[in-house]
Formats: sequence, C-alpha cells, structure tokens
Amino acid sequence: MDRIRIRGGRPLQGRIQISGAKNAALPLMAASLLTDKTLSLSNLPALADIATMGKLLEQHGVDLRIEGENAARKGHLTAARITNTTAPYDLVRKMRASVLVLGPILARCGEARVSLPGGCAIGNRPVDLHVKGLTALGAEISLEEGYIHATAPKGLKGNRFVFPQVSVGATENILMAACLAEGETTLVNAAREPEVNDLAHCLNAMGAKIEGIGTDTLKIQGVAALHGAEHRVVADRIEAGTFAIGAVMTDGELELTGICPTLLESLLKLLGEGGAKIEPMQDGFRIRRANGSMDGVDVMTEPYPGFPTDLQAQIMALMTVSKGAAMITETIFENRFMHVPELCRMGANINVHHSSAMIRGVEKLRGAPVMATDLRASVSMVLAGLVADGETIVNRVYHLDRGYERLEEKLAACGADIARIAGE
Ligand SMILES: CC(=O)N[C@H]1[C@@H](OP(=O)(O)OP(=O)(O)OC[C@H]2O[C@@H](n3ccc(=O)[nH]c3=O)[C@H](O)[C@@H]2O)O[C@H](CO)[C@@H](O)[C@@H]1O
Ligand SMILES: C=C(OP(=O)(O)O)C(=O)O
Repeated sequence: MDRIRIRGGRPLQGRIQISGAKNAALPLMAASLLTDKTLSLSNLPALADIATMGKLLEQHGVDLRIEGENAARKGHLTAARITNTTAPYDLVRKMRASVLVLGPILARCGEARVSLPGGCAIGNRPVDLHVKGLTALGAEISLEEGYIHATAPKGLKGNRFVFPQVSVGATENILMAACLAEGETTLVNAAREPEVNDLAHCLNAMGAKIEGIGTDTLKIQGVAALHGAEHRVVADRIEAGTFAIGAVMTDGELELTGICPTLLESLLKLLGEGGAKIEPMQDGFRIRRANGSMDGVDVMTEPYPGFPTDLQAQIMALMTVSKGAAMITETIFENRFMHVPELCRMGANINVHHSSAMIRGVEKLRGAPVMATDLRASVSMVLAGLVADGETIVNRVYHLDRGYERLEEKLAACGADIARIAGE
C-alpha cells in the first residue's frame, strides 16, 4: 500500500488550481441514470470515488467515456437503457454515495435494489431519510437481506416532504426522483450545500423544473422525461479549504484559483478572526497570515452555510499549533474525531468530551508514522506533517486518493517536502 512521506518546516508558496468537487461530481454522475441521452460533465476530478461511481454506473448499463486530463477532464455518460436495477454490496460498501443511484433508477424503471451502505468510520450513517422521502413520493420500500428494495409500478407521485433533519444525500436522492414524478413535489428543510445546488442546476439544464435552488425549500414540477446536457462540476470547496488552512498553518501564501470564495464563507470568516488575511482575486482568492501567529478560534460544524464537517479535522490540525485554546464541536457525525489520537501522537494537546474537543495550541508538533480511518482525518495529518519537526509518514493513502486529486503533486509544487512512497 502506498504511503505519503512529509518532512515538515517549509511554507506553502504559490498557486493551486482547485479541482471539481467530489461531492458534486458523484450525484451528478448518478443523475445520468435519469435520461437515455448523454450527460457531459466537465471539470470531473480524477479520484478513486469517481472511478467507483463509474464502475457502479457501468454495471447498471451506463456507457461512460472519459477524455482529457486535469481541468480539461470530461466525462460523457449515456444510460440509453438501464440493464440492471441492482446496486451490489461489493460496490456500495466501498462508497456510501452509491446510494444516490436509488432515486434515479426507481424513477426511471419503477424498481431499484440498492445494498444498504452500512456505517463507516465517521459514524452510523443511516439512510432512513432517503427511504422516507421516496416513500412520500409513493414508493413501496422493503428491506430484504441487506438491500433496499423500492418499487413504484405506477410511477412516483409528487408530494410535500419535510426533512426532520438536514441531509445532503437524501435531498439529492429525492430531488432526482421527484424530477420524473407526476405533479409537484415540495422539499422542506432541504440541504442547500453548493453541491446540492450544482446538481439542481444540472437537472434544470436536463429539462427538470426546479425552483428555490439555494434555499431550504425546493419545488419540483415533474416532467415525463429529461434530456442530455453539458455541465461543469462546481469547484471543490473542501479541497480549497484544506489548502487555505495549509497556507496559514505553514505561514506561507497561496493563491487558490478556480473557486469562488463565497463557497467558503464560514471557513474564511473564522480564519480571518484567527489572524489570516484573505484577498479575493478574479478567479479565486489569496490567503496568508495578516501578521505573526494564528489564534485559536471556536468552531461548530453545521449544515451549509455553517462550518462544514468535512473541514473539521483540518481546522483542528491548525488549532493544534495556534496561540491559545480552541473548542471544536462536531454536530453532524457522532464519531468524527478519529484524527485526535493521531494528532496527539504528534504532540498535540487535545481533550475530547462527547462531541466537543478542547485544543490547546503547542509550540511544535513532532513527525511520526500515523494512519487514519477516513479521508479528512488523513488530510489533517498531512497538514500536521507540513509543520511538524522531522518526518511524518501517513499510511493508508487510499483514503486520500478517494477525495484529493494529485495531493502530493499540488503541495510539492508549492514548496512542500512531500512524496508518495509506492507500497510493496
Ligand atoms: C458524497 C457526499 O456528498 N458526502 C457528504 C454528504 O454525506 P451524506 O449525504 O451521507 O450526509 P448527510 O447530510 O446525509 O448526513 C447528515 C446527518 O444526517 C444523518 N442522516 C442522513 C441520512 C439519513 O437517511 N438519516 C440520517 O440520520 C447522518 O447520519 C448525519 O448525522 O454530506 C455530509 C454532511 O455535509 C458530508 O460530510 C459528506 O462529505
Ligand atoms: C465524508 C465524506 O465523504 P463520503 O460521504 O463519501 O463518505 C467526505 O467527503 O469527507
């Protein structure tokens, strides 16, 4: 298995082009199941999760063609016919976002069988809201031998559904299904993450009738069929946020391009309070420390526009070397502090009590062999390694490959001493 070796102490200096967002690209790819025409997605990131979604779609009958590289990478997806309505355990267990094929296949074929994704390192992660929402649209759903079996022999019917809790994935699944349901659907307390909005815009380009994009109430007029479209995947705000944190943590300066800074308002506001200087540019923003050190700031994760849980591990890495104390409260996932023991092994001072972590900044972290059980925890160790004394080896790099495109290449181009060591 590959590992990443980092020798700390070098500031990040330079410019990084932000990739397309994993969490936008995955539902967008699933949306290709809603039409027999071609959906072309540009700015498609080259990530392990994208490859897994590609495999899943191909076994449903989607023809997937990828061309170009980096920012010019495009995927053309054509589901002329859905040849198989089952999403098998082997693929779903690799990536929870596989459950996003449920709504589209059900809406198009009147039947779908999708393996239950199960929990993962960051928590229990049930799919009850996906099931409740589709049931509200008239689906009959049973759980059989680890599979969600959904049928709607007479088609789906529009309805009003109030999410008892904000869910990105459930909003996306039900939104996609509602596009082909008969009549009007209203989704109340819907997620309004930029990736949900990106999906909704793409669906409208495919002929859907969605109103209220960007708000927590989505109104969808069902249509008989969708058509093909060309769509550019929105920039990855989590990748950009990770690098922004890296810039101030290493006392460097980065220009992050291809991203609108408003997508990162909650993070940039906090970093500003902690001592960062952020300047908008035509196609992104520039970030560095205003002067001197960074101060500890309190953080609470929340649905968008609040602070994203997917940046919680990274901001914690920054707090470990910031001045003073900081309290980080995780409200979205019950078990998203797996990075804490590993950061502590590098010399961080962190105490966790229930869903809150108290971090007292230390002078220096020390390099160490570390490993993480999820994507963002892994990248928080990369950030810690960039400022630690000595060498850090991050094991289980496949987590990073799920969600960061050419991570070591992008960081090395900005002066980091970082390399991938190929596994035996
Ligand atoms: C591929 C993708 O886009 N992943 C993102 C998506 O995950 P995902 O869509 O899985 O996350 P959700 O927004 O659904 O989860 C939010 C909360 O709702 C709970 N819940 C969710 C569904 C459900 O049926 N029942 C239920 O109780 C979850 O356990 C969690 O506590 O949003 C998360 C929250 O911003 C991000 O961390 C993930 O990176
Ligand atoms: C939790 C994440 O992804 P997923 O929902 O695919 O596990 C993430 O991107 O941080």
